[in-house]
Amino acid sequence: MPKPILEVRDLTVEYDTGDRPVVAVDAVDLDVHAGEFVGVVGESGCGKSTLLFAIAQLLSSPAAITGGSVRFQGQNLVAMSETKLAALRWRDFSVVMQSAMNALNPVKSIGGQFKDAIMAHDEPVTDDRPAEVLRLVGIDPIHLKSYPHQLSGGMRQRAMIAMALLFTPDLIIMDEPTSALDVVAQRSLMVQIKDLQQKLGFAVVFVTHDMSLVSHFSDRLVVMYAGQVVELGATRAVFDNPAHPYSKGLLDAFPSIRGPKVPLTGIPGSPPNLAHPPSGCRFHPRCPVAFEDCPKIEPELYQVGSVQARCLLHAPGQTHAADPIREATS
Ligand SMILES: Nc1ncnc2c1ncn2[C@@H]1O[C@H](COP(=O)(O)OP(=O)(O)OP(=O)(O)O)[C@@H](O)[C@H]1O
Repeated sequence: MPKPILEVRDLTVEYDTGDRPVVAVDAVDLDVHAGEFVGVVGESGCGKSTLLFAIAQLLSSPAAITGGSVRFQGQNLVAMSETKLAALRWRDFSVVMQSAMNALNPVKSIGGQFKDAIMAHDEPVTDDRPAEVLRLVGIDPIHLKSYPHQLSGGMRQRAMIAMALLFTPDLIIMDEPTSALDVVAQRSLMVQIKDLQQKLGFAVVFVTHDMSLVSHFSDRLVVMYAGQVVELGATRAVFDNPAHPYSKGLLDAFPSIRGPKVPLTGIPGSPPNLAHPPSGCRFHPRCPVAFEDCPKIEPELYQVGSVQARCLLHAPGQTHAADPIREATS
């Protein structure tokens, strides 16, 4: 298998709150290969956005990377100067955030903003590239003259994606790019992102808390809970047979569009305060299949078939029921 284009190792991010630090990302490892679509899921407050900002080196105080590395195409972004990072951003990797309204400059036309991004790089692009990328995302190039407020929410998100494509980067990092849109616009934008990804071959790291979105669009899934990766594997494998009780809970909290009608159960309680995470397995206070070791022993990521899961039920030598996750929660 070729080397990943993105290798995140032991990445740790803390928010300095003046009291105990909030460890929002705790020793995360993640590989992303060329052309892959990786979905990052988890409830609000599990560290998904912080992880993305840390990968893109866009964290600001009080958050800081306190350990680990982010190697992109072999270079460690964590140790890189702001000048070098600015040269890589947009050209080699770009970032699309939740709300284009906040990311776009309200007093500059879309074309003006594209021009600024082009001017900031040495990379030559053709004069008609701004029009070309707008067409790619289904917007008439006439809107290069438009200001952000003149576009609908969906068009603004598309314009942001067009900007992210100006230099055809190898990686696009997306933090809930469709969350501000209605369901229909959300779906059509996702289809468009997937089409573009397949056509142009860039990799995507995509954060969402919508399991149904990732089920249709991502190749691989990262499930985060309380700052840690708790399950990692091919999307299909995780959906068909979740190895972590948290993943199972997330899946049970979302309606299946095509599957049989089953009552939605959800997960009682909420994620912990990351200044004081629970001992042992962080999910144990909410876990329907917790047993006596769970508050005492911190699980590692164990190999479970083709996926990895941070659950003691899968620790080598564990003698609990063969498939307790399925039995106890279904
Ligand atoms: N400025 C801050 N100071 C202290 N803690 C913070 C700050 N910002 C975020 N946190 C904490 O960091 C943790 C991770 O937050 P983050 O926004 O990355 O989660 P998330 O999974 O992306 O949530 P959402 O889906 O709501 O965006 C949370 O526990 C949050 O309380």
